[in-house]
Amino acid sequence: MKTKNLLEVLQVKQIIGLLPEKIKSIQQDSRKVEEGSMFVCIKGYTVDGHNFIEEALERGATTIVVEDDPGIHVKGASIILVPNTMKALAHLANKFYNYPSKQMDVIGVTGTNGKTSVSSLINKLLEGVGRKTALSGTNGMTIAGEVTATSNTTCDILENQKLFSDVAEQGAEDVVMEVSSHGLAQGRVWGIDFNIAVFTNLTQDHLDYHQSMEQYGQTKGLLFAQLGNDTARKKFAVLNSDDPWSKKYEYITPAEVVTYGILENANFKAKQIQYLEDKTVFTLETLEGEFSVETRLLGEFNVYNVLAAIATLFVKGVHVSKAVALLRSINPLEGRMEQIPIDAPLKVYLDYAHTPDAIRSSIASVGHLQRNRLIYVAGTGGDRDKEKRPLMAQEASVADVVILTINDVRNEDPQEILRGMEKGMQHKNYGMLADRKEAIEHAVEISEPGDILIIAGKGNEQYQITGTKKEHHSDKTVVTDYIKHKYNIPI
Ligand SMILES: CC(=O)N[C@H]1[C@@H](OP(=O)(O)OP(=O)(O)OC[C@H]2O[C@@H](n3ccc(=O)[nH]c3=O)[C@H](O)[C@@H]2O)O[C@H](CO)[C@@H](O)[C@@H]1O[C@H](C)C(=O)N[C@@H](C)C(=O)N[C@H](CCC(=O)O)C(=O)O
Ligand SMILES: Nc1ncnc2c1ncn2[C@@H]1O[C@H](COP(=O)(O)OP(=O)(O)OP(=O)(O)O)[C@@H](O)[C@H]1O
Repeated sequence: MKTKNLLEVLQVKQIIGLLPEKIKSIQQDSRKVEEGSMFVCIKGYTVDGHNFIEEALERGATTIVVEDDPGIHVKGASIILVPNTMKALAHLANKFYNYPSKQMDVIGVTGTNGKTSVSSLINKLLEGVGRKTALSGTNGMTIAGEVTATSNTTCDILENQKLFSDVAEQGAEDVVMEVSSHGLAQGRVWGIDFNIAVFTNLTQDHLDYHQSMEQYGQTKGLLFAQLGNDTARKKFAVLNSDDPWSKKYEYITPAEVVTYGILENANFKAKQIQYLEDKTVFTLETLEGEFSVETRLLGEFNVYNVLAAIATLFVKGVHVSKAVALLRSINPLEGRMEQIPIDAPLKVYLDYAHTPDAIRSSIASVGHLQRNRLIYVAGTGGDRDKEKRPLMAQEASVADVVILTINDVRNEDPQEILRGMEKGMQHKNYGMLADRKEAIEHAVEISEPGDILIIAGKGNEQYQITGTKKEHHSDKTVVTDYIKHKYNIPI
């Protein structure tokens, strides 16, 4: 792209040196810089991108965008001084990739729990009505079954614009996107023109990063404020009326609000809910009348997720009856209270619960099932929110037997992590095993016919992080293999 055109979007304080005629690519990571790149220096949590200017120049950068004057003059390259490089990057990336979010409908889903579940549901329903969609989140960017792995649940500004541009080129009409609180706090979604913002819930998590629930809640609110004042496109906030934070988000968003819930008044309200062995059935009260809903997704938390998805489809112009009909054929999501299909005398579920509220939800979702004992494997991650650890164990204590373990130890002392959780245990019927494989095998070993076993923390993730090393691990494989061994099931 011509440098002159690209720079039209920037508020430039000073340009030092001669500008190149064209910019071949924009990079915020010096290690990705190539000949003709523009390198934008971002001040991060770990390091300051300004420290890598020389490396970027050596690799062929012809333009360096800075907010601190590095005091160097380099022949053949120019330095562009701006007030804030992160904001500059949002403008530059948008312009460079031709404003891809304006070419599609963008639906952002935020909340402590349920982002992956709700965005996947919305995506499947949209596909069901014939829309070409892309799904961005914890599982990468997916379009037409093709997955591009991403570095974060919510990618950085540059990666987002590049991926959006790729899927727009492939004909995507909608992008459904998980928006994490880290992503919002770090401005990773600056420059994305959202049409719909969906809120699931706000409960304790990530306080290592956000410091307080107040700050965490305010950060989530940025998505609703970011719906902006552009009235040329229809904008909606889809809010959970049973979560008190929704009132605040309703106040701060300029968009139209549609609500869903079970307890409070809502535009989409579930009543007469029946939790059955293999399905959930309820009556849905809506702006378009009453509907009978049947879904294979189990538990109350999934009723909320289904309501959020149907309300989103409604504001996209899809008749409720159509969404309700499509919902019948949607299977439970991998690793989200996913039942392991195995011919064993007990029920086994994999779940991704790694917050106190998600643990509560996962246990509640099997509350209606006949059982002997409930055995719960609860895990938490190292180098992450320590305050939630005892609260997780407290919620897990509702189970008859609890095995405390670790999801990804990262750089922490494993025993310290376990002791953190142990403080919250409410009864003595528990064990602690730092090795996740051993913990799962132990849970199976002590199981008896008629028990329910929930293995929570990693869902369908296929790895474990020790230090900075990512190694293959699958809860599903570990539990399936050991059940076959224990219950003599032929392979
Ligand atoms: C704490 C945190 O969120 N960190 C994020 C942050 O990293 P950072 O600020 O430390 O970046 P940095 O390493 O200091 O680098 C600063 C700048 O220098 C550049 N650099 C760096 C090194 C070098 O050699 N050359 C170079 O140019 C970097 O490219 C960057 O532009 O910015 C990076 C780019 O956007 C993120 O990838 C990174 O996420 C880390 C990996 C992470 O683990 N984040 C988690 C907590 C997170 O964000 N999780 C949420 C999901 C949470 C949920 O489940 O709800 C997510 O959205 O993924
Ligand atoms: N609406 C909900 N309310 C409470 N708990 C939920 C809800 N939806 C899902 N959960 C629980 O949270 C777990 C994680 O669900 P999901 O992956 O959809 O959330 P997420 O917000 O994407 O999580 P993360 O940000 O950590 O990737 C599920 O396995 C389930 O135990």
